[in-house]
Amino acid sequence: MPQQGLLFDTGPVVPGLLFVEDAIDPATEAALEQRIDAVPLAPFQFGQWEGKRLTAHYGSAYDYQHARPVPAPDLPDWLVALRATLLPRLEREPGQFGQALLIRYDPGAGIGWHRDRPHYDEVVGLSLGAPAVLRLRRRTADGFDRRKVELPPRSAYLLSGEVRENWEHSIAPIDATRRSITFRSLR
Ligand SMILES: O=C(O)CCC(=O)C(=O)O
Ligand SMILES: [Fe+2]
Repeated sequence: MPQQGLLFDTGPVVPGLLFVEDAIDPATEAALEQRIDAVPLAPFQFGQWEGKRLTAHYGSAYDYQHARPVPAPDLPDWLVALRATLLPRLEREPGQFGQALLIRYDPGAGIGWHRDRPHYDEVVGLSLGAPAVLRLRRRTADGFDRRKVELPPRSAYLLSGEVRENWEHSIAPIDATRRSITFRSLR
């Protein structure tokens, strides 16, 4: 049997996953949503394929066509400030997390099964707006081992170690708008 990991109030999860409820307050959440909407977000591009979610990258971006990381604009002050308060809540050093990614998922947008690009190490995500479910899966001899984590608004999660390296994650499309801010450390 695979190891179940610790039992959080969200159910059994995988080693390397940390979860924090109410990582920010509602006023901060509203301000961050406004910040995200003020940025020129662009549909996620994967070669010819255009995703429904809208994104903006800082610190580092990924060129899927040439399969390599490329520089991106510096993190604006408001993201540096958020990183400084959020990362310690997940037991992480803010300065280590050089990439920030803003995403807006309008109704019907989600993110399919994936592992984050290998030149990134750990991932911290902050959920804003509509509640969503972070789905996790790992291939086994006869199918998939699956877990899920509810992401209420203002909750944050860390993907490190086992869940980062050996599991895929995805977020199913929902009928409402959810925004997320993720920070990644660079290997
Ligand atoms: O929106 C999220 O919380 C997750 C985003 C994600 O998995 C990614 O950008 O790699
Ligand atoms: Fe991801």
